[in-house]
Order: sequence, then structure tokens, then C-alpha cells
Amino acid sequence: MTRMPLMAGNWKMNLNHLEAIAHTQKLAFALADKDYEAVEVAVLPPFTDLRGVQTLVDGDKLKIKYGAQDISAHDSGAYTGEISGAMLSKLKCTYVAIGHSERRQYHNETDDLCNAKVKAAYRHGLTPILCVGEGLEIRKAGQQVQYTLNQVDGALKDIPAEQAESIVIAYEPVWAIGTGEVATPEDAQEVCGAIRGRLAELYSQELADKVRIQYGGSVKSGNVAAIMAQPDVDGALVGGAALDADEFVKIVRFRDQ
Ligand SMILES: O=C(CO)COP(=O)(O)O
Repeated sequence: MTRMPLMAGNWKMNLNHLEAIAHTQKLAFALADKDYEAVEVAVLPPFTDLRGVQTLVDGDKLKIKYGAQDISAHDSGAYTGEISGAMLSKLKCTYVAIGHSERRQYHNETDDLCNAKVKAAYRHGLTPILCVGEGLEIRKAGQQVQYTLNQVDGALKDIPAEQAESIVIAYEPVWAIGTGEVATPEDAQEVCGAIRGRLAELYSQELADKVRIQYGGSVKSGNVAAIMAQPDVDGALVGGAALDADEFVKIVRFRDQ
């Protein structure tokens, strides 16, 4: 089963709407048709950048996909500060990250809330990039597989196979995010392989073989090839290195590194 690799840049709370346009133009200028044939490329800018990125992508028929970093579990109404799935799909977003560790940590997002957000994404035709991964204490205790699979179970509760088959799951060990301490390829494979195994148990092997599982955490051009060589790693969710267009292009071209 060949899965199209997905390289996604999570810009986090960086780049204002002008910088977002300049950055996306730089990516578009550097990337060629053959890059998009080999790899799906996506950016996840802050909400305030999405309209500018959409206008650029639409206007110039760019092949870069884009999405949001979060979504409300609600569809509309009195939820001050929230952004709905309907708003994101109106902006032609393809993806939405759900349950990033920074949202779990700083905004107390639980597996139940992630589950509600996954449902909201599917209600509006968005593809969730569900983020899971353990902190350092759990890793030291050797509980990373069980901990991460519990997050997968929680977020996928009552999600039917017709929806789950399109999900993207990003395994991002918290201790590797923004620390420069990348997981070894074997660490990444251990958990990504276990996630695929769980999808086979929850749904079917056929479905599990379709789902793309990314690794995230200090991915750079210098370490991406070894991680991508693992059988159950189908892409990367890139933070810091995605803010440097040249570096992100090198990550997209991981086969050349
Ligand atoms: O959190 C991440 C992507 O979502 C990873 O961030 P870094 O690549 O900066 O470690």
C-alpha cells in the first residue's frame, strides 16, 4: 500500500497576514510540479492568515493545501473567540489540526473535546490532523504506546469508518517538540506502527493501511529522511523548521536529503 506522504507546516502563533503571503509565495516559487506529484504539501497558518493564503492559492492555482490549527466543537452561536468548521470550509481549508499538545497543555483540551472537534471537522468536510503523543514522564516510564493509543481511542469514539479512513494522525512526542531533541526513527516507528495496529483493531486492516500517520517533533532537513524511511511514518508535522521556506522545501524533498 503506497500512501502519499503529507508534509505539513504548523506555523503555530507566527507570521502575520503579510508575512504569511510572502512565505507562501516563496514556497510556491521554490516548489515544482514534480514535488507535488511525490508529496502533498500543506501549511497550517494562524486563523488571521487563512484568507490571505486562500486568495493566493486560488488566484495562482497553487497546489499547496492549507488548513487551520484548531476548530470549535460548535457550529455557530455564542462562543466568543471560537472559529467554526463552517467558517474554515468556506475558506476552502482542507485540513484542521486537532488536539495539538500545546492546546492540550495550555488550553486543557481533553480527549472528549478532541472527539467533539473531530466530529465538527467531518460535519464540515474538513480533514482532521489528530495530534497525539506522550510527555517526558510517560516516556521515561515506558508507557508511550499505551498512552498514545488511549488518545487515539478517545478522539475516534463513535467516528464511523467512512470518516476515519481519511483522518491523518500526527504522533508528536511532547518532549521532542521545539526542543531540538528529535525522536529516533525507531522511537517514531514504534508508536506510529502501534497507531496503525490500533486502527486495524478499531476498524479494519484495509482502513489502517490507508491512513497517513505523521511524525512531528524537531523535524529538520537533516533528520527527515531517516524518519521517513520508517514503514509506518507517512509524513511530518513540522513546527519551527516550517517557518524557514528554504528548510521546509528541503523537508518536502526528503528523498534528496
Ligand atoms: O509541534 C510541532 C508541529 O505541530 C513540532 O514543532 P517543532 O518542529 O518546532 O518541534
